[in-house]
Order: sequence, then C-alpha cells, then structure tokens
Amino acid sequence: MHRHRTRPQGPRHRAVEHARGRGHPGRRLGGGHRVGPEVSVRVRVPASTANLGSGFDALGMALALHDVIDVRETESGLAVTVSGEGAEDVARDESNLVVRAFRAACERIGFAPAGLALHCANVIPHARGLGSSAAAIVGGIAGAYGLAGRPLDDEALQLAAQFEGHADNVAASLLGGLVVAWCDEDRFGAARVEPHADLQPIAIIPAESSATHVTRGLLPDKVSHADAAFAAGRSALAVHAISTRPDLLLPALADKLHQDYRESAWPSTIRVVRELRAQGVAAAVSGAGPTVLALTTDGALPRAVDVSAFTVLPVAVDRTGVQISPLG
Ligand SMILES: Nc1ncnc2c1ncn2[C@@H]1O[C@H](COP(=O)(O)OP(=O)(O)O)[C@@H](O)[C@H]1O
Ligand SMILES: N[C@@H](CCOP(=O)(O)O)C(=O)O
Repeated sequence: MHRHRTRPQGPRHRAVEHARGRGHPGRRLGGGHRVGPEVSVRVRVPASTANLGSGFDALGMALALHDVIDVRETESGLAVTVSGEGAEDVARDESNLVVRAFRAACERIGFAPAGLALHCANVIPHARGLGSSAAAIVGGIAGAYGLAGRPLDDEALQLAAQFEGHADNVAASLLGGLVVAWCDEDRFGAARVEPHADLQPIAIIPAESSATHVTRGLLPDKVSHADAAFAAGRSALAVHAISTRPDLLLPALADKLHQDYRESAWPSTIRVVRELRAQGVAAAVSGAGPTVLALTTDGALPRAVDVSAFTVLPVAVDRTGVQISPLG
C-alpha cells in the first residue's frame, strides 16, 4: 500500500509531580496560609480525543498538543490575555471558560485570590473534536489548585466533568494516557490505562468547526439492544487494543452509538473515516468531530484516501496529563 509518510510531532515532556495526590512541586501554600499577590503558576494542559470510536462518553486519550495558561494572583480585578487559537473570539471577562472554571474551583476549595491575571497561549484547535473546552476547564481548575498550593484531587475531576457534562475528555486532560470514564448517580469516575508504546495517532483536521453541544443534539434518546451490546464489546476491546493489542484496533474502534447519527454535521469527516477503515486503518471521529482520528502504529495514511482538504497532524500520546509548575 502506498502511504503518506508522517512524522510524530509535539514535544515529549518529562513528568512533573503535580496531580493524583502527589502535590504541587513549587511553593506550598498549605495550612490556610497564603503567599502574597505575586504568586503565579504555569499550567500545561493536553488536548484529548474522546470516544475512540466505540467508547461514546466513556473513553478518552490525551494528545501531546498543549495549551499553556499562566495564572497570577494580583492585587485586584481580572486581566485576561489570549494568544494562538481563539485569540480573536474568546471572551476576556468573567464569561471566559478558563476563568469560570478557575472561579468554580476557588469556591470549591475555599480559596479567594484578591485579583487574577491569566495569559492563555492556546494551541488546541477550537470546536474540532480535540477537547479544547475540556482543556480550558481543566486548565482553569488546575490554575486555582496550583495558586492555592493544593494537589489536584477527585473534586477536580468532579468539577471538570460537571462543567463538560461528561468525563471522557476532562479525565484524559487531567490524567494523561487512556482513560475509562463513568458516571454513577451524580459522581464521575475515571481510571487511567497506559496506552501501548507503538501507537502513532494522526489527527486529520478539517477547516470547518463543529460545536459539541450541537452534535450532541443529533443523538437519539434510545438505541437498540443490539447496538448497545455491540458498543459494550467493542469498547471493552478498545481498552485492550489501545493498551496491549494494537493489531485489534480496527474492530475495536467500530462505533454504532454516535458517528452515523452525527453524519449530517460533517459528511466529509465520515467519508474519510469510512475510506480509511476500508483500507484497514483504525479510524474514528475524534470526540464530537469534525476531526478524524487515525490510530496507527506506523504513522502512515493510505494514499488512496483523499485528505487534501484536511490538515494532517501526527500527534503523540500525552502520558502525563495536566502539569502545574511555579512561575518565576
Ligand atoms: N482556551 C479556551 N479559552 C476559552 N474558551 C475556550 C477555550 N477552548 C475552548 N473554549 C470554548 O469552547 C468552545 C469549543 O468547545 P467544544 O464545542 O466542546 O469543542 P472542542 O471539541 O474543541 O472541545 C470554543 O468555541 C470556546 O467557546
Ligand atoms: N463524548 C463526547 C466527547 C466530546 O468531545 P469534544 O472534544 O468534541 O468536545 C461527545 O461525543 O459528545
């Protein structure tokens, strides 16, 4: 098979102590004592690809495309600057998603900064199915925990998932790697699974955007028992294939719960998914689309599939999740 050759992109980064109860690496602000208004932290938060075909609202994997948010406590007020993705359209006031998540986390952990300055250097494309909103939410929450000197904890997951309405993306951005997410009554849960070392994901990103809340509205209230059984088997297989048996990725990423229902929102995306799969490439819609995820082990796409209207972006798996570090 003739294939487009691609090279993995995105810096591999070292693990930094921060989350999962390991504590903030910088100044510790515990015991009710807070350091003064100069305290600041940098949050580096990964993109994510949710669903992975068969695991609608249940599976997510972090990708090494990172938004970087510098968070500083100031004397008063709010100052937000944004560069990169969304610089022309995201809000700079209290309605900004990062700010809203930051404020909600402050309330949850009982932290009250006098004023706040944020700089968001955004890389994750917006409304393309690569988890930009989840990254913004996790970034804001991590900023609050970082400034407060608290390690990220289960409440951070609860809050992030409540914001997003599902835990698949936010858990991936928090924990890195592959996550299995679930919801039990009103509590969310997530378990991290290490993805196989050979995975070479490729994001095939169209120019047009698609808002997640719009394509969630295309989904039916009920699905057949047969489709539910299909999804149960394939999503369980997806965890095994992504972690241990990449040779099983093609059947594992087959979906019956969301992609076809959403086809009208992005017909070209579905065309590419079908053509790649027909050529033996494990492809699926990334999140709520319109990006196509090709989960390869050779970083190659078949030339027979026309992706000329898309940006082809090889992107490594992020195995670390959100990182918080002290700033200057
Ligand atoms: N870094 C950010 N700062 C502020 N708002 C953001 C940021 N990232 C995403 N958003 C908001 O989330 C929207 C995209 O969310 P969504 O439709 O869920 O798509 P995605 O698949 O990119 O998460 C953007 O249009 C914007 O309103
Ligand atoms: N399970 C969700 C995932 C949405 O991911 P996003 O990256 O498109 O926000 C869904 O399919 O709606």
